Amino acid sequence: MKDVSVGICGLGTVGGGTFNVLTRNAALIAGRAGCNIRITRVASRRSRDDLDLGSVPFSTDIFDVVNDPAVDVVVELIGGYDTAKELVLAAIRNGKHVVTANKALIAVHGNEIFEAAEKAGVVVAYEAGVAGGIPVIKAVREGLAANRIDWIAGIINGTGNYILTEMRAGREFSEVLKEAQELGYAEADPTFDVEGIDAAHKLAILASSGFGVPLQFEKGFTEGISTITPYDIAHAELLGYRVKHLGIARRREEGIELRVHPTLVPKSHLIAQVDGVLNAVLVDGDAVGQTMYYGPGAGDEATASAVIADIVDVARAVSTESTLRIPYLGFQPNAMEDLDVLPMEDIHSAYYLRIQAFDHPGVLAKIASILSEHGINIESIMQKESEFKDGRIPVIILTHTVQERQMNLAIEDMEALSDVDGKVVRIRAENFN
Ligand SMILES: NC(=O)C1=CN([C@@H]2O[C@H](COP(=O)(O)OP(=O)(O)OC[C@H]3O[C@@H](n4cnc5c(N)ncnc54)[C@H](O)[C@@H]3O)[C@@H](O)[C@H]2O)C=CC1
Ligand SMILES: N[C@@H](CC=O)C(=O)O
Ligand code: NA
Repeated sequence: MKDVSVGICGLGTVGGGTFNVLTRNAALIAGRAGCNIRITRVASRRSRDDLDLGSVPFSTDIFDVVNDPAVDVVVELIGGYDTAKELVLAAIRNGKHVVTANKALIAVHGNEIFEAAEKAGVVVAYEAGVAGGIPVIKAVREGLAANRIDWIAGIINGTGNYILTEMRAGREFSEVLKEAQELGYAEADPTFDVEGIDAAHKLAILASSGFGVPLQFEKGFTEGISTITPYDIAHAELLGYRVKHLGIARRREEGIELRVHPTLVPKSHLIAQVDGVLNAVLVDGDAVGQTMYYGPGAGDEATASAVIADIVDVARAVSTESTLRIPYLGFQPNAMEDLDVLPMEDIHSAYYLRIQAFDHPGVLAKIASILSEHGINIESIMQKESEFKDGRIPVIILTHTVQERQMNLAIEDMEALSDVDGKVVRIRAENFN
């Protein structure tokens, strides 16, 4: 097999990690790939003093990589939507294979990119884009190929999980976010991490490769962790639950659920034990049952591990007829289904509710009666001593599973009570049974 020549675009956290691991483990990787994988070009806005590029040509123009006839594989590690799309489409037009860690690009422009790649007969691989170093795309597209996948749920943003973990230990949100940025975990715009956009990108990709539906990122529901308070984290713990930021995709007859939001999970569940920058993805297949994939969701060399695994796959695939390669989203184009994303009101979930009630006689009865009118059963209820001097008392309720539509109506009715102050805090809860 002939050597494969790689051009890296973007020499930041992941680009630097990829350069270092490919250089350090070159012989071992060649042994696996069946050929040498050589970095023959690098481009980024700035070079890095801490990387020894040796004789590899460096330029500040990433399009130099795409236009270099000697480059077989363009590794896109610049991030973002627009320039990255232009770069990847130009690479495809020039007949180059593409490896990317950019989930934003795939979630938003993936349908168009895969169509162009299919016409050109090139591979576009994106393992590093979903749950960083965890080979979860490989698991879903290949390892679980026998299964009808019914749902996928996971902690798929390392920064958010790092923040929630440290908040549980009493640290401040903003201080921990700064630390995650310094460690290279956060996106260029960290609101993508804390508001759930990054997780929603990854979830859209997981859902499409698990269910065989086109990418539909823009139709998903996204709620971040910026409104989660230490108070709710502590009270969820008292109820036996942990607050995790989950992406949940479920396949139903009438469509798919696609939602990212903070979620209470039982403390005894494996996923509740996943802390710090670690990610975990649970996949439910009809034949295998539940499997879970766990590991680092971000970081330089952890992410490089997935980038390089994709380069090795490309090296192996170049000698394979393009129609015999693993399809971009795991299903052959004619086997894809056009299932739509369902509105949030149609999902079913249990709920943690925190209601700031005034300490009036009968207030608990009124709240219980509203829940009952909407067919909502209470699993447990806690009425806390007030920390406020004005007579408000927090009422904390965990409900059984109910349709979100009913819960919205019940919350509306509770907020309309003169005995209830402000907005009801609601966090969804899952047991994964
Ligand atoms: N940091 C992490 O742990 C992970 C990051 N990713 C993804 O990998 C990609 C890269 O992320 P990081 O390495 O963290 O970002 P980064 O900001 O550390 O690195 C990006 C590099 O690309 C360069 N760059 C950006 N636009 C450019 C342009 N137009 N021309 C020339 N150079 C340009 C920047 O100067 C920078 O050196 C992103 O898509 C990110 O979402 C995926 C998994 C994990
Ligand atoms: N910002 C992302 C990086 C990996 O995808 C995260 O924190 O998970
Ligand atoms: Na991955």
